[in-house]
Amino acid sequence: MNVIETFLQGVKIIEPDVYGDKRGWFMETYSDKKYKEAGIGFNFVQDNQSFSAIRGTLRGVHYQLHPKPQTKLVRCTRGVIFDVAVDIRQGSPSFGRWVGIELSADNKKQLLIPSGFAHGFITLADNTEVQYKVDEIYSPDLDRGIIWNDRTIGIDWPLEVPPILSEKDRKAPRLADAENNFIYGD
Ligand SMILES: Cc1cn([C@H]2C[C@H](O)[C@@H](COP(=O)(O)OP(=O)(O)O[C@H]3O[C@@H](C)C(=O)[C@@H](O)[C@H]3O)O2)c(=O)[nH]c1=O
Repeated sequence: MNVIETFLQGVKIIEPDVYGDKRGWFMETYSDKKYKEAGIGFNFVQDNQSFSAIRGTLRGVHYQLHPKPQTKLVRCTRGVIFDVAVDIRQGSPSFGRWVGIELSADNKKQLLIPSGFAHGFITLADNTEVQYKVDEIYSPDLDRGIIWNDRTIGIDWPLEVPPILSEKDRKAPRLADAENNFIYGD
């Protein structure tokens, strides 16, 4: 497997080894041993899956507060997404900066998003499925979001028309107003 660092500390792109043969292909989508050897040492405790029917559905930009922050290992198993991580660690030299990468069923890439980063994606095809592992269980009381089009972050979403959003995401605050207990260096 190939692990590619991004300019955001700890945000990594993972390219698993894919073994093709006349039947099709095989890959390990996660291996505790191999990922830990590659420096991805998290104790994942929950697997999530979401399905979005319409291209242009945007979920995000989400995070879970301390004391239950989540590291996420994201992949797309049907269709294609533009997946984004935003540094929200207060005092970080890259606070408010973002990285985005296309994840698709075809390219089989994964994005590792550590705690202290908010996460969101937009679907670039109808009927898109996303699966991700998290290292802390869901805590609705600590679930938070930032508005997708916050100008201070300036995510360059590949959008043709306004995105399809949940009610919750439509009403999300800007980064400057969002509750945030992540401190750089913690
Ligand atoms: C995230 C989550 C939601 N739910 C429930 C709550 C709600 O009734 C329903 C839909 O939840 P949401 O609207 O928050 O789903 P969604 O907008 O897909 O939220 C997800 O977005 C991506 C970008 C992430 O990074 C995830 O961590 C998560 O925040 O599922 C769980 O039971 N467990 C979970 O872990």
